[in-house]
This record gives sequence, structure tokens and C-alpha cells, in this order.
Amino acid sequence: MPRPKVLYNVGMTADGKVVTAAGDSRISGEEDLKEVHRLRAEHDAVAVGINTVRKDDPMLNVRLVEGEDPIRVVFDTECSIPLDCRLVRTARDIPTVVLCAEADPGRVEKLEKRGVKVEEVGACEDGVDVERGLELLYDMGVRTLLLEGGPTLAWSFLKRGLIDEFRVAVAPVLVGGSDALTPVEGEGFPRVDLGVGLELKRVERVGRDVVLWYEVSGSAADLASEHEEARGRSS
Ligand SMILES: NC(=O)C1=CN([C@@H]2O[C@H](COP(=O)(O)OP(=O)(O)OC[C@H]3O[C@@H](n4cnc5c(N)ncnc54)[C@H](OP(=O)(O)O)[C@@H]3O)[C@@H](O)[C@H]2O)C=CC1
Ligand SMILES: Nc1nc(O)c(N)c(N[C@@H]2O[C@H](COP(=O)(O)O)[C@@H](O)[C@H]2O)n1
Repeated sequence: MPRPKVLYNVGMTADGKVVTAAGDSRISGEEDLKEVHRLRAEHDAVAVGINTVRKDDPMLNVRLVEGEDPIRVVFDTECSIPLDCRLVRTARDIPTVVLCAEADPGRVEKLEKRGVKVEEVGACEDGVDVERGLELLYDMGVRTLLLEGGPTLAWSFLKRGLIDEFRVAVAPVLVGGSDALTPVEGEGFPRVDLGVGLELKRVERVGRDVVLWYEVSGSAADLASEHEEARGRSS
């Protein structure tokens, strides 16, 4: 089934954290934030997990550069999104979709009255059925999706092979914290060679940050065997 192309984008400290243990996620510098808004304008939709909504109360719109707002999508298993969060409060002006596993009809009514579109797509082991959710977005006309996190939702996409590109802005700061989250959380792959392989496409300095732009190129195990084959051919 067709699905949108997915770019996962995060701001990360030089020691690999996307939020401090105390909950501060303002990591990217001003220039990179402008780039993030440019990316939002270039994508049909932007998606986050419900914890990011709970912690950051984000807008996910385009306001630092000229451009159109993308559709805002929240993966929210039980349709628990707060009615007073900014996404819901602005849903009449900016298309906002909540993808849930199943929802109480009273809850759906409250959200839809406020302009939010609620879609029940069923469950997977991690929460909302991500594959079905992406297919539904495709059916709605979404061809490109900017995944903005958080790391728990990103793992759910990654382990299913649903991330096509990864862009990370590395900020020149160290924050430490063994409880501070990294770009991808979840259970993780047990071995490096089973991880998702990346190919570096671009490195650029954006203000004070360094941006690394990767394409996903299969599992690290696949890449290792291709590399061995190429070595065999050249010897
Ligand atoms: N620096 C950066 O660029 C960014 C930082 N962040 C930070 O990340 C933190 C939030 O990340 P995190 O805690 O990982 O939470 P997420 O935002 O990834 O949300 C995860 C939650 O989404 C719900 N969910 C629904 N369907 C799925 C699914 N299929 N797979 C996984 N989760 C699903 C679950 O909650 P439920 O079961 O309740 O529905 C789950 O616990 C915040 O502190 C935020 O500031 C976030 C984005 C970017
Ligand atoms: N790329 C990036 N860099 C950071 O430093 C960030 N904190 C984020 N966060 C993402 O953007 C959301 C906030 O968006 P608004 O400014 O409210 O529009 C936040 O919730 C994360 O998804 N991204």
C-alpha cells in the first residue's frame, strides 16, 4: 500500500539528547528553527506523538518564514489530547488530525466541534497502527510527512522501515542526564549490524548548529554484505 515519504527531523545536543532530563527541548539555534519552518512549509503534513503535545504544547505551524502550514497530525492512542492545547485551540484555522486506535464518541464530538478531525485507525503493539495511519494520510492526499518526534514514536516508525530520511541539527552544547531522551528511544536493535543503515547526503553549518542529512539505505546488515561483495569484486 502506498504511504507518504517520511523525513524524521530533530534538534540534538552534541552529547546526543533531544530534551534535557528536566524537560527543556529548546535545542536548535534560531537559524535551524527557521529551516525547520521551511521544511514544514515544504511538507504536506507534520506529525508528533502525544507525549510531545503533552510536554511541549507545540504549534507545528509555519511562522518564522513565509509559507503554508502543513496538516498537523498527532498519534494519540486513546484520543486523550487536551482540549486546551494549542493544536486543538487553533484547529479551526490549521487542519489538525488526531490518529487514534479507538475513541469514545463523546470525546470525538468534543474534538470535532473544535475543528479537529479524528480518525480511528486501529492499534499496533506500540499504540496507534502506524502503517494504517500512514496509508490513511496518503488517501487524504499527504505525499510527504515531516516527523518531528518524539523519540518513542520515531522508534515505532523506524523499526517498521517507515523512515526514509533523517535530518539532525547538532547544537554545540553538552547537557548530560542519563534520563534525557535521544532521537530514537523504544527497545532498540540488539546489535549494530541489525540497525537501520544511513547514507550521509549532506553536511551543512546552519547558524551555530551542524546539520547532518541522511538517507535510509536499508539495514546495517544489508549494507555490510554489499560492502563485502564490493571488496570481493575489487580484490
Ligand atoms: N529536540 C527535538 O527535536 C524534539 C524533542 N522532543 C521531546 O521529546 C519528548 C517526547 O517524546 P516521547 O516521550 O518519546 O513521546 P512521543 O512524542 O514520541 O509520544 C509517544 C506516545 O505517543 C503515543 N503513541 C501512539 N501511537 C504510537 C505508536 N505507534 N508508537 C509509539 N507511540 C505511540 C503513545 O502514548 P499513548 O499510549 O498515551 O497514546 C506514546 O507513549 C518531549 O520532551 C519533547 O520535548 C520531541 C520532538 C522533537
Ligand atoms: N528541530 C527541532 N529542534 C528543536 O530544538 C526542537 N525543540 C524541536 N522541536 C519540535 O518542534 C516542536 C515545537 O514547535 P513549535 O515551535 O511550537 O511550532 C516541538 O514540540 C518538537 O516537535 N525541533
